[in-house]
Amino acid sequence: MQTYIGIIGGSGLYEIDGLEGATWTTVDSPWGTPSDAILTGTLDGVKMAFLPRHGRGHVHSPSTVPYRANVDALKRLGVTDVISVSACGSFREEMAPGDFVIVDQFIDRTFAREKSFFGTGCVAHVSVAHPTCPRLGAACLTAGRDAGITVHETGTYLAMEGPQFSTLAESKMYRESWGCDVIGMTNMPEAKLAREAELCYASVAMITDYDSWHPDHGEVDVNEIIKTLMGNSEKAKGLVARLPKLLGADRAPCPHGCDRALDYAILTAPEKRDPALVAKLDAVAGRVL
Ligand SMILES: CSC[C@H]1O[C@H](OP(=O)(O)O)[C@H](O)[C@@H]1O
Ligand SMILES: Nc1ncnc2[nH]cnc12
Repeated sequence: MQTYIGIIGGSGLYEIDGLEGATWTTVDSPWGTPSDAILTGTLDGVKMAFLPRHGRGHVHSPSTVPYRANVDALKRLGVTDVISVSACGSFREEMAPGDFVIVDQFIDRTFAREKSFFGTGCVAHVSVAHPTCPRLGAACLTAGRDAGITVHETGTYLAMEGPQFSTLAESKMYRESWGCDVIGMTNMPEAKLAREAELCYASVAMITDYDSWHPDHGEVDVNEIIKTLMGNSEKAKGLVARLPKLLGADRAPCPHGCDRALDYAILTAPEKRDPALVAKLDAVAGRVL
């Protein structure tokens, strides 16, 4: 199988450079309109697709990002590996603004989003005990360090609904009681949907601020975030540019089973399945339906 890398760019990352044959491609999805057209092309002989999560010009708020359409559109294009790049606050002194973190766990506190492709008429339960792909995360770690970025190997991401930032009490609770390392508003349900779509998913957190807990930094504000974002997005481009060579064009099946997540997940008996829902699942679950 051929590798096809998909990048979902977060706040501050609305395009990537250097793709051969770069074209903004409109992808239709039965799950709605994706955040934007998708920039497709090749880099070092590997197919790549880039989707700005909030759309060019930052149109979608974290609650209204069309997560299902975005993941479906990438799967429909043929993407095999998704790297999410996101602006995040930090709960750790040593995870400083400008550093990157390879997120490997999440606590999902979002509540106003559609979280599954499945439902009445086709019920499925996938495991998200390990919500990110270790193989893809390791490639991101190497790519980031090769690009000269300070990258932390693991981290737990608190996904909040937003759009307001956390209260001081929440910030302290997430850090002190819940053991979270970073906070953002978008990686859930994105990671869960990627797993349902049998895509390897890695999350690169670009630290922009210390949220509100840090006694020497006061409370987070967008002005501070934007200043750090500019530098971070240039670093992210360096990381992304190194991925095709590291992953290679020929793709072995995921050793962690991300690309077979639906093998035993669907519970609804074939004769009881809703044909309309099954039709919408053609890209996400066509392999098993
Ligand atoms: C720019 S501040 C808050 C905003 O930034 C993050 O977006 P993304 O995860 O897409 O990089 C955060 O989650 C909020 O949506
Ligand atoms: N402190 C923070 N909280 C939530 N999302 C963020 N994105 C960047 N910084 C953030």
